Amino acid sequence: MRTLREYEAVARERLDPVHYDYFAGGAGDEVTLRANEASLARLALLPRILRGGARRELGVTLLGTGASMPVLVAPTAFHRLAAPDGERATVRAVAAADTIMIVSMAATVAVEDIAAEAPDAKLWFQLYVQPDLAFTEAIVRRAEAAGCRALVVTVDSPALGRRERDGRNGFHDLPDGLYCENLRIGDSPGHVRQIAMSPEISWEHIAWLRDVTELPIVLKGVLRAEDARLAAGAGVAGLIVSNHGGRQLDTVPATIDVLPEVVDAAGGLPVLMDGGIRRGTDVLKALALGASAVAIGRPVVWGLAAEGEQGVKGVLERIRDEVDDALVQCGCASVRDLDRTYVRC
Ligand SMILES: Cc1cc2nc3c(=O)[nH]c(=O)nc-3n(C[C@H](O)[C@H](O)[C@H](O)COP(=O)(O)O)c2cc1C
Ligand SMILES: CCCCCCC(=O)C(=O)O
Repeated sequence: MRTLREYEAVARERLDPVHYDYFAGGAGDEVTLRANEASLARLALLPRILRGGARRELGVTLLGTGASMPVLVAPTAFHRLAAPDGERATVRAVAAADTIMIVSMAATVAVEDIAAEAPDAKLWFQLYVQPDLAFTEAIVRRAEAAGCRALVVTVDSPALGRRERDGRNGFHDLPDGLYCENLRIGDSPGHVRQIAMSPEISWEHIAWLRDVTELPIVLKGVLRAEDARLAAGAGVAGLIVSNHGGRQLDTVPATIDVLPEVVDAAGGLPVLMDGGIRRGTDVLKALALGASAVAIGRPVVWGLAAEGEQGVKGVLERIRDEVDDALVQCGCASVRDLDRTYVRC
């Protein structure tokens, strides 16, 4: 397979159609799901010429964590629906690629087991703050003890998005034998339906979290400048411009379209972006518009479903290669050379 899209085609053949729909689908009419890719494709890159330089530097450092390329693995739930060893296969591939895996709170392998599978892996942990703060704190402690280096708090989910494919398919829970292992308490297994996506979560919870943990806090799901300003004032360490891959509120803008205004309002905080990144050229566009790095969600799942660990490695190496190629074609020696002049809207 030569492109990230080719992995999706193979994954689709291998997955149970109900699970394919869960991974691929968006909310409502899937307007935002389509817009993420379409808006990236509409932007043009403007290369420089005659710049010299034989090698490119792709590495970035984010909140003190180095990554060999500006492409992270976004948190996605339920990897064991895609491959028997699920997140264990993913983390082995991510460690080999030397990038950062943001472990989903809804992972089907426990964060401790993910960390043990690849002791060199660089892990951040994604959290849905739960109204039960003692339960939330217990999950944070597990992530800390497993060696996660940042807490990515998803803030775009006051309620679950209207996933109509899942409704039609009757997909509301994991099959027998699969659990949300980060929700396990003692001997009681963790169930998806335990995850509260609560409209009660507020800035006060972010302040509470800052008291509870020393880990840097990254807010995932920021789409507006005023929220970026509030986040900077609330002492968070970074932001992810994200619309949850079009799975939450349908018809919100494509992430690339709001990235510049969020970057401008973020007061120098690192701003990452996800949503629709499928090509190295997409990565360059996001970096040029001010992202410190991007994250990919579905392509990792497609790699996992297509070829397990090798598939995730394939996805990560292909996008690395495309980023390198796009940089050389743009006349850049480093991802740091990119700025807004490289993109024509
Ligand atoms: C199948 C699937 C599961 C996801 N699970 C989570 C999750 O557990 N937590 C979270 O914050 N975001 C989750 N997301 C959103 C991703 O982190 C990310 O924002 C999105 O996938 C990026 O878009 P892309 O898939 O086009 O790359 C999920 C997305 C998908 C497709
Ligand atoms: C079926 C509910 C799963 C919620 C957690 C995973 C997630 O965020 C997603 O987008 O799916």
